[in-house]
Amino acid sequence: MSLHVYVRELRVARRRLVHELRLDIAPGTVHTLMGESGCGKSSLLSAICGTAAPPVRFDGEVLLDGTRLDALPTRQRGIAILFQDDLLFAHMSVRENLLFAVPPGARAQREAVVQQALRDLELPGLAQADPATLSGGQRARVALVRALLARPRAVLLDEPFARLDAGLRARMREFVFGTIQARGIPALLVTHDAQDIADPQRVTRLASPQP
Ligand SMILES: Nc1ncnc2c1ncn2[C@@H]1O[C@H](COP(=O)(O)OP(=O)(O)OP(=O)(O)O)[C@@H](O)[C@H]1O
Repeated sequence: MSLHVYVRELRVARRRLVHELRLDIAPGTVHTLMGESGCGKSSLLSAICGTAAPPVRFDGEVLLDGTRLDALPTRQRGIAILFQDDLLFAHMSVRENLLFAVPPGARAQREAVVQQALRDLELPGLAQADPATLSGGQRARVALVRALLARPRAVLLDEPFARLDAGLRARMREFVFGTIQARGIPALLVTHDAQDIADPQRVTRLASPQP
């Protein structure tokens, strides 16, 4: 899958945030989106996955492997979006949260995918834990892996590593980038941390917001 985004204009109410921008993200690569706070990074991700609502207004095109998606509702786009403060289902254990995201199939196979994910998360013994008892960093890890388990066709990541300490951050980065590459899906990553840049050739900086 390759993701192509053309932004003719992205506005919030009367304010123009992004104008004449093109992003071409090849299969299995991570493109980094940077820029000052308030320049429109999160709004652009919402527009790409279809969750943007007034006063945010997107005029442009979103294509996956050449197919226009921008007129489709969010669910039909197959694009996963992960926000920094993504919530887990409070009434489900960590294991159930993960299982919920695994596409339909044989139960034993789905369980095996979840068990592997728990190992990848470095959260041994927390399968039955209530999300409310996890630390912010642990919750961020579960949400990150849950987004990938849903087998999306493209992934949008909004500061996914921000809550993690330096060592874990490096390992999660490696895991996420490795998964994206192995699955051949395009990813767009918003970050304020230059260390998160997967490839210096694939970075877009949005213009600073107008006062
Ligand atoms: N639903 C909304 N209603 C009103 N204003 C909004 C809405 N969504 C975004 N904005 C405004 O649009 C501008 C861009 O917001 P956005 O969250 O996209 O910026 P950002 O670049 O992701 O910032 P940050 O790095 O701080 O997360 C901000 O001024 C924000 O206040």
